[in-house]
Amino acid sequence: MSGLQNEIIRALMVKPTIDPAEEIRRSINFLKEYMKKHTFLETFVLGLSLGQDSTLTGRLAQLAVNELNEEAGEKKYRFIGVRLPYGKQKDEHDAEAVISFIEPDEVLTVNVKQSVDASIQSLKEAGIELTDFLKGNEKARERMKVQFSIAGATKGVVLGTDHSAEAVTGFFTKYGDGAADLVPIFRLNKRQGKMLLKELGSPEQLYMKAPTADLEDDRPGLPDEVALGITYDEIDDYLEGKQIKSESQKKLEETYLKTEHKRQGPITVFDDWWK
Ligand SMILES: NC(=O)c1ccc[n+]([C@@H]2O[C@H](COP(=O)([O-])OP(=O)(O)OC[C@H]3O[C@@H](n4cnc5c(N)ncnc54)[C@H](O)[C@@H]3O)[C@@H](O)[C@H]2O)c1
Ligand SMILES: Nc1ncnc2c1ncn2[C@@H]1O[C@H](COP(=O)(O)O)[C@@H](O)[C@H]1O
Ligand SMILES: O=P(O)(O)OP(=O)(O)O
Ligand SMILES: [Mg+2]
Repeated sequence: MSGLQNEIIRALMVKPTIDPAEEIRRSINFLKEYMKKHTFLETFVLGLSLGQDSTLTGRLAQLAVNELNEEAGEKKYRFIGVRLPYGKQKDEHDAEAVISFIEPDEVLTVNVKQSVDASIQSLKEAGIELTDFLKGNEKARERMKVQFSIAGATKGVVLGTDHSAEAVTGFFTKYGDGAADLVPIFRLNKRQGKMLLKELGSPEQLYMKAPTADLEDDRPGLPDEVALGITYDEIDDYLEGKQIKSESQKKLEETYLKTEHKRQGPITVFDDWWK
């Protein structure tokens, strides 16, 4: 294993093998402990895209809330799942299965189309034309803004779904889906996330679903693997310390180094990681 591979695995905290039940317990305990330590908090807020990661994070959050309420002997805590379509979502047909699996205390729907389109128009009037790709980032940031507003209004915290197979390529919108208060599945790669979903009794259709950021109007449901030019199997193998094809390793490591700014906080005069 190269020095950089070792460094990446350590930075992203990936274990080569996991016990899914143990990792489920670890995430749930983390969520519970955080709420118990910050007694004014009452809700977990999470965007439900109908993809693998938010389905897993949502179920973990709901299980944590169920245990917290049981232990408190009152219904103090709630999990709020937020549907945030831009118009009509391509995979809307999966909504029922996702909601039945998570069993969220509450589901809110905020269509982000009007706000995103208004923002695009205001930028246009100021002389800034966004490409379809950049508009995608606008959608992700609008979704995050809505989640923080709901958290603010409900004494909540926003959950993020960043995990190590996504963090390694910086495949998230900076201060969009990359922004969150708690990130309970960070340390897992993509196949480990699937293992947790399976252990939790998720229908197969939900954990076998092709990962997509689904941000572009022109290419709805574009698989992440097509956008990235590398498969999650390869990313997962790499993060488990295995040897992958040399061209994939090169691409992955170049992308990792190029996106370091997305895994760091805002850069100050005291930072030197970028030098
Ligand atoms: N269909 C899709 O799959 C789809 C569509 C849109 C975006 N995405 C994904 O979402 C992610 C977001 O895209 P992105 O990374 O282009 O946009 P981003 O907004 O997340 O990050 C770019 C911004 O980061 C800052 N930045 C860039 N380089 C920097 C550096 N060296 N140091 C400090 N700050 C720097 C700048 O503000 C820049 O505008 C990507 O991974 C992209 O693939 C996917
Ligand atoms: N359409 C969506 N509705 C609600 N929440 C969404 C939507 N799209 C994305 N999200 C949230 O962002 C993260 C990251 O999504 P990626 O597919 O990994 O880009 C997702 O887990 C949701 O919480
Ligand atoms: O973040 P999600 O839930 O949209 O999962 P995926 O990345 O698999 O689309
Ligand atoms: Mg997705």
